[in-house]
Amino acid sequence: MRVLEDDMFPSTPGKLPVLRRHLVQVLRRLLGRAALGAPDPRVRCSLALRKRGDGVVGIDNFNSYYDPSLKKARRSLLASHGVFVIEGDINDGRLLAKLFDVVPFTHVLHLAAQAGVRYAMENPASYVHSNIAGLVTLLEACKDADPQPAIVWASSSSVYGLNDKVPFTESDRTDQPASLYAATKKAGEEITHTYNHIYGLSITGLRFFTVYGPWGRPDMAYFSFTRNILQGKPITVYSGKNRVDLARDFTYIDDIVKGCLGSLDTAGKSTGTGGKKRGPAPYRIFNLGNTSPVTVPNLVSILEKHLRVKAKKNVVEMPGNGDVPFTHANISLARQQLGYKPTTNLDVGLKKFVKWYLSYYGYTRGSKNL
Ligand SMILES: NC(=O)c1ccc[n+]([C@@H]2O[C@H](COP(=O)([O-])OP(=O)(O)OC[C@H]3O[C@@H](n4cnc5c(N)ncnc54)[C@H](O)[C@@H]3O)[C@@H](O)[C@H]2O)c1
Ligand SMILES: O=C(O)[C@H]1O[C@H](OP(=O)(O)OP(=O)(O)OC[C@H]2O[C@@H](n3ccc(=O)[nH]c3=O)[C@H](O)[C@@H]2O)[C@H](O)[C@@H](O)[C@H]1O
Repeated sequence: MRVLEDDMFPSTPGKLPVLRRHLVQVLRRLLGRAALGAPDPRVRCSLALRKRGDGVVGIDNFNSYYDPSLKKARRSLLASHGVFVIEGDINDGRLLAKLFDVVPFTHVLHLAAQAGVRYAMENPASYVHSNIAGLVTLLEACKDADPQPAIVWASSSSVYGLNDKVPFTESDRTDQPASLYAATKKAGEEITHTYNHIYGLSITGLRFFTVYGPWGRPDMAYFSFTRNILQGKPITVYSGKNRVDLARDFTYIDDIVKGCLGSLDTAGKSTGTGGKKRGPAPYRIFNLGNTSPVTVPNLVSILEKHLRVKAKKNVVEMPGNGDVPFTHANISLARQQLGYKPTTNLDVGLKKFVKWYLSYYGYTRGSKNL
């Protein structure tokens, strides 16, 4: 959806075209309180914010890291609930500046990124483009905006890297990343700290732990395993050294959404104007996990149960591709300060995912395709 074209936004106020005035009116009407983000934490956060009356505008470049038709379907869903998603890149500083010029965003929920741990070995530049350069461009736009928005953004559990002290606590060391993805998220934490320190931007970084659920990411294990199991294809299950099972603190999307909304609601204001800091602003980092790790073979068993199909498994030793053996979040800080309390276990969450998957991809139980 190309809602915002360059020529709609001339910098000379005297030349303000009717289209721009119209857009301002529409956006202002929609946006009592606005959050700029990309759509799956994205879709669910946007819908939850709309439901309670907040205005939301999204931006996404709809890149082809995975099937863009899924991204476009999410956009249609959002549009039907009054959420605009602009097609654009967060590296486009002019677009961002014009957007901030039109809309007095109070909050930015920044979820756009090159995600995926293992793909970083195939396409390292995409991580630098979105997670470093794109982040800086976005922060520049936020710093120059009037009013300056408060920023809540997605870091990652991967910043704990080779840390083996469990559960992972925010104060643990994060200087041993195991993948370039993790390194870019860690860099994001340092970069956002700088913008907080120099320009007074209110910053909240959320370390998500392996998020799953309906409308999720096709490259992730729970999603690609489901696809392969249904198509009768084998799945590759990584194991640690000496065949020790890998484990993840899988976290259901609705719990993550509650953590994001809790962060937006408690973010505190940015304090800068005109690119200058006028006082101290909050800088916070929280784990958003489930606090109950499950092994990958267990994940597969739960999927088999809900799909009612047996998986063909190849177990291979973790090939040194950026994976870490386990993750486990300590969520005490988020519980205290955000009221964050995850309530969905992997069994219940995967049941909901499977229901969505079968419906979205047109499977019917009892028919030839299942
Ligand atoms: N899903 C997880 O398990 C998980 C865990 C930890 C952190 N995160 C983080 O949460 C956020 C959301 O993750 P997700 O799983 O929904 O991933 P996702 O890939 O589905 O969403 C990211 C979106 O950002 C868009 N995007 C990428 N680069 C962009 C750019 N330069 N400009 C504009 N749009 C761009 C993509 O098109 C995509 O739609 C990401 O920041 C990710 O790193 C996710
Ligand atoms: O919390 C995060 O910070 C990260 O979460 C997610 O990474 P991961 O925890 O690696 O999720 P995911 O790929 O689903 O693999 C899950 C498990 O299945 C194993 N796995 C994976 C693929 C496969 O073919 N076989 C396999 O055994 C694999 O070894 C692992 O043990 C996000 O993708 C990432 O963007 C990042 O943000």
